[in-house]
Amino acid sequence: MKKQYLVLGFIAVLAAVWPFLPPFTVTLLSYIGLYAMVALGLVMLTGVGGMTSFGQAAFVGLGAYATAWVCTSPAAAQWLSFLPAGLYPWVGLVLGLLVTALVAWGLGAATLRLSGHYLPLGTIAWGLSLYYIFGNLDWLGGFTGMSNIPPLTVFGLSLASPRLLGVVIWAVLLLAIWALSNLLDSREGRAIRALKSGRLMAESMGVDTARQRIKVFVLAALLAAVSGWLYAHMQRFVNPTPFNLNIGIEYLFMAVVGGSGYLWGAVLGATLITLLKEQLQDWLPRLLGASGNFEIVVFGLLMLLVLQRASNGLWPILAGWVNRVLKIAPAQPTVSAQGAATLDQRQLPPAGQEVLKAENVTKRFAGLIANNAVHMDVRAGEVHALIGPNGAGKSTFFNMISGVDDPTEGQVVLMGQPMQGKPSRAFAALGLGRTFQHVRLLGDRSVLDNVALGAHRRGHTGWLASMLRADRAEEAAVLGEAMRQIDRCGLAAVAHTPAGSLPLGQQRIVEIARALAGQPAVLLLDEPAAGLRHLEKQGLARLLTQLRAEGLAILVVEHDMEFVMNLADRITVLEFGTVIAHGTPAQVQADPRVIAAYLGGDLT
Ligand SMILES: Nc1ncnc2c1ncn2[C@@H]1O[C@H](COP(=O)(O)OP(=O)(O)OP(=O)(O)O)[C@@H](O)[C@H]1O
Repeated sequence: MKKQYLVLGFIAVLAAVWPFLPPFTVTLLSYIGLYAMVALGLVMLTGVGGMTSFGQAAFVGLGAYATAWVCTSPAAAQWLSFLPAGLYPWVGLVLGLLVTALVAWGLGAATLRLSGHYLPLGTIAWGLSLYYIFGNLDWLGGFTGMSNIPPLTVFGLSLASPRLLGVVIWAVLLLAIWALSNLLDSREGRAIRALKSGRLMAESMGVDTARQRIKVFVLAALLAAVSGWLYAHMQRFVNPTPFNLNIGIEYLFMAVVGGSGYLWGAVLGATLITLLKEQLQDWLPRLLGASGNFEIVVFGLLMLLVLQRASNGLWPILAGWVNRVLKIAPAQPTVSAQGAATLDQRQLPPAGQEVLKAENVTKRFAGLIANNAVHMDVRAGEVHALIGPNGAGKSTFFNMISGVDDPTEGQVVLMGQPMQGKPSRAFAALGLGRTFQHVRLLGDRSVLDNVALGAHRRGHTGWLASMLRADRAEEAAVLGEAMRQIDRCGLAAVAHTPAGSLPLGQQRIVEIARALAGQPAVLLLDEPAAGLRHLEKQGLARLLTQLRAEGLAILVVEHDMEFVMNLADRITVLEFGTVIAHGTPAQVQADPRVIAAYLGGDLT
């Protein structure tokens, strides 16, 4: 059985029972739908994109207040007098979305730069501020709120009946889930997922992480605003209470309890928390003999329990159980290696041409000189190795030539262009592919998905087209290209395996395949042989020899001397940040300074 049938079955059952549900259940389900919409945004933001927000309730408030103001204020009625009153809620929606997008963009630009605890703290600050703004503005009704909000009308049909409005709420929610699941299943979706593993890796794959983060943030805020808009027309009344920080925290509970990495986790979490809250509000005062918000205490304990026992939320547990019972096999994309030609192609420079050059590169950390006037170049069709004892400055140099850091003096030139001040993604765009000393893969995603991220820059389809599934031809080409590189690196047997479950040595090869999917002109490999067994090292050496023959420029930072001496055409040796030798393996091995630097270590 396929997963899609299960979703269609769920929709069919919901539609079939909807007309017969008691009014109270309809209202409850409508609330669940509204909350799930906000939690859906949090899944994208927190679970997928790795950014925590406590302030989503404030965006719900923006959506609700915008339409409340348009529909009830005399000033708005005067400006909109040329429109039939039935259209006011739609003007309210447009205004709500615009204001939310603007506010979210501004707040995002200010707070998304913050790392660690500062981002959640920033979201608390804006959650509080927007709540007090709603409550303190007289023209928004202050803390008393605004009433007499009209019901929605669609083509003259009034949605005053909660049963009809509930249909709209669930239709919007299901549509949002469909669009977001399409987005996540695309090139842009991979870029969003990559945000979670930190900026360094994603930028090196050509992803503009600042832009992606802000887009996800605005998207989550817009989902909250739509929920607020529907909420206002359902309640027909708004005041600041449902948009305060407590509710913002509840939305986060929903996403985390349901499963913050899963779109359907938002629906599950919203359902569980809403039902639980309803029951607890009934039972706890009776049990404790006093009234109060005791359910918050229970939620707190529940959150601790979920984080302890099911840190990915309840959705994966439920889905795993359903998959087992109904024998649903995990979906695997069908991939053909055709179509890769439709992606951007790079003309490799002729053999011998200088591709990457460091000129007089010096890097100082306070008093310490990590790199001292380093000169080196890498040419098309050669393997150049950079070696040196621990602490010699290899990683620092690697960071400089890959755009992670800027030299204090000197410059890096890539494909003839000076790169001072440019981010890693600019290096990727010019043809630099790289791997990492500490492997940086998305462990729970398949090898195929990880390698496909490497081809990110070679496609162009944006968010909207991806949401509408208009990206299928390009996506097939990206996956085809990823599969080609996987094959080439000898990883075909594990293409659909989660990358994190592979041995470290194989994960290093996945990183090489990912770099190759970007069709680089120069490949920087940071200790590629570390953790590889003897046969795997031989396989890697064969692959690099083949890539060299194809005209790639390869720079290897490596501690394994046997591997380096057998493979490299030229070797540069660093000690205390300074180049102490340069030449062929034979020349370097015979150099007394190199032998001294390695304190008699075996260089053969
Ligand atoms: N961000 C930093 N701030 C201060 N000092 C640093 C920083 N990064 C590196 N260093 C120092 O610069 C020197 C070179 O370090 P680097 O990591 O580049 O050496 P390496 O050759 O890569 O070592 P290894 O082979 O152990 O990885 C070391 O003394 C290190 O402590």
